[in-house]
Amino acid sequence: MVKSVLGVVGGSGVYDLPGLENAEWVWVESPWGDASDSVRIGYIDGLKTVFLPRHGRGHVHSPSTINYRANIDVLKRCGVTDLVSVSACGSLREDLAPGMFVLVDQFIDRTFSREKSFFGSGFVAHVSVAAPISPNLADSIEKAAKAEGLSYHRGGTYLVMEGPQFSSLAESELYRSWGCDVIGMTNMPEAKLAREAEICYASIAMITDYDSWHPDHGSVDIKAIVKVLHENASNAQRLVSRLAKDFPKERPACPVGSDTALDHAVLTAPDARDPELVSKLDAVARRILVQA
Ligand SMILES: CSC[C@H]1O[C@H](OP(=O)(O)O)[C@H](O)[C@@H]1O
Ligand SMILES: Nc1ncnc2[nH]cnc12
Repeated sequence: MVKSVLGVVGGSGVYDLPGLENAEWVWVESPWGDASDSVRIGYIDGLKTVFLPRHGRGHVHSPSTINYRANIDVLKRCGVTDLVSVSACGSLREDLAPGMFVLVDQFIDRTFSREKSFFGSGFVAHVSVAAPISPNLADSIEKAAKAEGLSYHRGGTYLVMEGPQFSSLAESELYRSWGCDVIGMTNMPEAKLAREAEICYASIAMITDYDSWHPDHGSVDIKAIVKVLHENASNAQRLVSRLAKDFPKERPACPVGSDTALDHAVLTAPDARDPELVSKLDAVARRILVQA
């Protein structure tokens, strides 16, 4: 069994997590640079919970300039075992209407201007992201959504675009033809890095708009998005609070191997490893480095 620590990355419109007891904002140093902000660490019904606003308080970091490696490293340093993302997303499907929550289970990563791995020359490692979402964590989110009476849909593919501009009509239609369900700018490389750091990951897509394909809605309008965000931020916070309240203090191993992703992933021989990179991996790869 794994002793659980819940992490929450709040996306656009979600800059705090009310209901955290004995909470404080704590700045955590990372060898990967500065995280988006301090983390807010507290307890919900006895469960240690760590909140990080993805864009920083005041929304200062854009999707392309967020230091995803530092964010995941800092959450790992805080002991997070299970990480939930809350993300504003556009809908690529008529039946996924603004206001709904979609528990995505797949991603297509179309980002091209971000650091996507903790590993590299001197410490080469390859993890699988065939199943990027931890199903048990998604089950817990679904239970919480039901308990709170929220409108949600289980499953879906999230197309991660670079941004910050929204898609052209042709791009939006292309993504629909690929069978994608929602579109956003932030869940990659976040989900890949969480897997490298052996943290279970699940994402709640909060639908804020129909992407530009929709004939009755025209171009994506940031004013309309912000309005839906304001109307739904409290629902998202309610969902996360319920999740934390009902989350097991100890949980079984992740069925898709998130907790042990590094077991056979590292190819670089111990004597060929770059000591500088190894020292930066002290949190992310701690489990396998202490075994060695
Ligand atoms: C507010 S519209 C665009 C912005 O919102 C989403 O970010 P997040 O996933 O952090 O909620 C989207 O990906 C864009 O970054
Ligand atoms: N339509 C959209 N495209 C990309 N990111 C989004 N975030 C919210 N709505 C979006």
